[in-house]
Amino acid sequence: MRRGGIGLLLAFLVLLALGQFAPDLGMASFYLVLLGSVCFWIAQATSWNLLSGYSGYFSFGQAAYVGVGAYTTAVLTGRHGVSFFYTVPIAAVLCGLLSLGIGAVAFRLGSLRGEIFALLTLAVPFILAAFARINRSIDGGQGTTLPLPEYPDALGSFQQFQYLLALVVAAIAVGVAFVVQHTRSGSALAAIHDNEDVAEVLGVPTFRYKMLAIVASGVLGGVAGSVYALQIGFVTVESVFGLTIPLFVIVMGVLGGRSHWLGPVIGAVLIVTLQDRLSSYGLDEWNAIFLGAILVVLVATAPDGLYARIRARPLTALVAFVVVFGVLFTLNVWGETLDWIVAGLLAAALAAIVRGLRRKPAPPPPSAASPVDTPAMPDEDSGQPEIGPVLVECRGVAKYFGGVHALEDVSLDIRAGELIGLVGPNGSGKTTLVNLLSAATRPTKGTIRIDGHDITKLPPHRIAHVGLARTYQIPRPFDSMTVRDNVATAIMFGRTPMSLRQARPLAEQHLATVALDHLADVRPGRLNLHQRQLLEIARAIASDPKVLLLDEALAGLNPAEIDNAVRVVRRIHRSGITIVIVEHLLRVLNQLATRIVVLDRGTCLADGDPQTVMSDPAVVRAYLGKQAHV
Ligand SMILES: Nc1ncnc2c1ncn2[C@@H]1O[C@H](COP(=O)(O)OP(=O)(O)OP(=O)(O)O)[C@@H](O)[C@H]1O
Repeated sequence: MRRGGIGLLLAFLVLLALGQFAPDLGMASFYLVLLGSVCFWIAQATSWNLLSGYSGYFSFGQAAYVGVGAYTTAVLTGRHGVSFFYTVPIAAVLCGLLSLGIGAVAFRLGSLRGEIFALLTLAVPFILAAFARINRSIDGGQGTTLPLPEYPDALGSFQQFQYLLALVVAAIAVGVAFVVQHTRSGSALAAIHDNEDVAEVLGVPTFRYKMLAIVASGVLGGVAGSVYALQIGFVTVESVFGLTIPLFVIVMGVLGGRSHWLGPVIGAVLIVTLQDRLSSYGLDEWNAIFLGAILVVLVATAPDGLYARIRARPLTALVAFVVVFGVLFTLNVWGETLDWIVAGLLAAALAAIVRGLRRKPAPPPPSAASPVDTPAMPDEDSGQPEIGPVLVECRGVAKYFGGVHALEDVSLDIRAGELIGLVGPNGSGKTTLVNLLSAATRPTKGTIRIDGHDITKLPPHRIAHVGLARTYQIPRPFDSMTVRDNVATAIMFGRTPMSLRQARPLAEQHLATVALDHLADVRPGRLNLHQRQLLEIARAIASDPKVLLLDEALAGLNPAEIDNAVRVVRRIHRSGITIVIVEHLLRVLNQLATRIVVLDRGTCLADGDPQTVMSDPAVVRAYLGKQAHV
């Protein structure tokens, strides 16, 4: 983080000096205008990326912030004589409130996701544009002109002043994106991006982080819009509320890469300079065609964006830039300096992508059918934990899905130190009970208490903090993170909050518990089923739970893998964690469980020690006789 921060600061200082000394360097004012435009788009693309790139909530509403910011400044300065410098914070507050409203509706009322969220955000600038057009005190269809603002002489010419403003706003936006990415917020947003429900269950307060991202995005977009009004001098509804703004920021984000703060910067620099060059050759009409073609090629060849490719082979990209720029500069038979720079940038991008396509294929993922690749785990010597007081208390719990009574009047106590096998035929309600305990769904009737807390109205992330963790029948890792960061994220948002830097070494310890530490640096996509299930378990215990719910964690494993998983579960239990395991394999439950609870058609059929339950005639009739796999 420190190196990136210093680089960012240096780049800002160099660009600042460039603006201040532009006349002394003989730099044409045209270059300052172009740089100012690059800065505006960097700020907008970064603002968009804070929400849409980091959290995956794809927004088409960036124009709402640009429009509100631009009109705030245009109307207040042009019609009411307010100083430009006062209008910028007002624009920030208005856009902050607007984004707060959008977030409250989308995230609180409906928890709208995917295309519905995109449509909602698309509608907002349409409404605001219509409002501005019909309202004479804002625009009335005439457009609004800005007077030249007064500013200190030390800031140089008007072009220098504009450039300085745009640079500062871009630097603030990039600085915010940098800080967000390198703190807990970045990990939370990445987890939301990969799997929001799992993030919430692991203790991430997803609503809070989404609101943070949308408000940061709105405020930055509005401030940049306010400065943009000054750049264009005459604000019209089409220029600020039009579809060009969202389309451009999306293309810039996708082109550069959405998961890193530098992605939108790269995208904005490439697209704005390329556009400028096309315009200078009278090819304005070709702009959209070129941009569209570039986007199609990039989405097909480098969907993770240019930044990831350049980062993987920075030397290749640098050599391509230097060679192409150097040859054009030396020969000087075509174009001017800016053409050569843009040609060099395109060559660098191309080289990074082409080399990326030709790179050696990653070694095949370890096969699920292969013998256990995970080192076998030693059995723990320590004995069974003591049975303690009641930790989980279900009273008269029922869950109905329309006419389906998945659970009916289930009352159950789970004591500290127990390892309970939850069994029952298919459809008997086992997963529903696990979902109720982890607040993935709410009971229709009854109460559930964990460690004395009534959890029936608590959000899932609070339940993680109360001390309950779960795994999923089909593993649901965070695919964009390494195995280590999957576990580290659970630690960061678990019962003892901490930073990513503090959490990473602890994550290694949890991975060692399930013998997965040798795969800490790989992405979950390269793990086989057994390893993915072990990762689920490591991530669940990382949140430091008192109670762990394992939902068919052994499903689909071969006998050697099952034996390994049994050792893992036993080791976790002996470390003092209370476990409820949903499992069809009675041989496994015989080895592990201290108590067995049998569900049948949503009700509790039997509950007791394994021998007594297994020999209960009702259980044999309802379950063992039909479906047990021993
Ligand atoms: N979201 C839902 N909507 C409608 N019905 C549901 C829903 N979830 C579960 N059910 C129904 O509730 C009943 C219990 O399902 P549940 O998945 O809890 O059973 P299970 O014991 O875990 O089964 P399995 O062993 O097959 O996983 C089933 O009849 C199922 O069809």
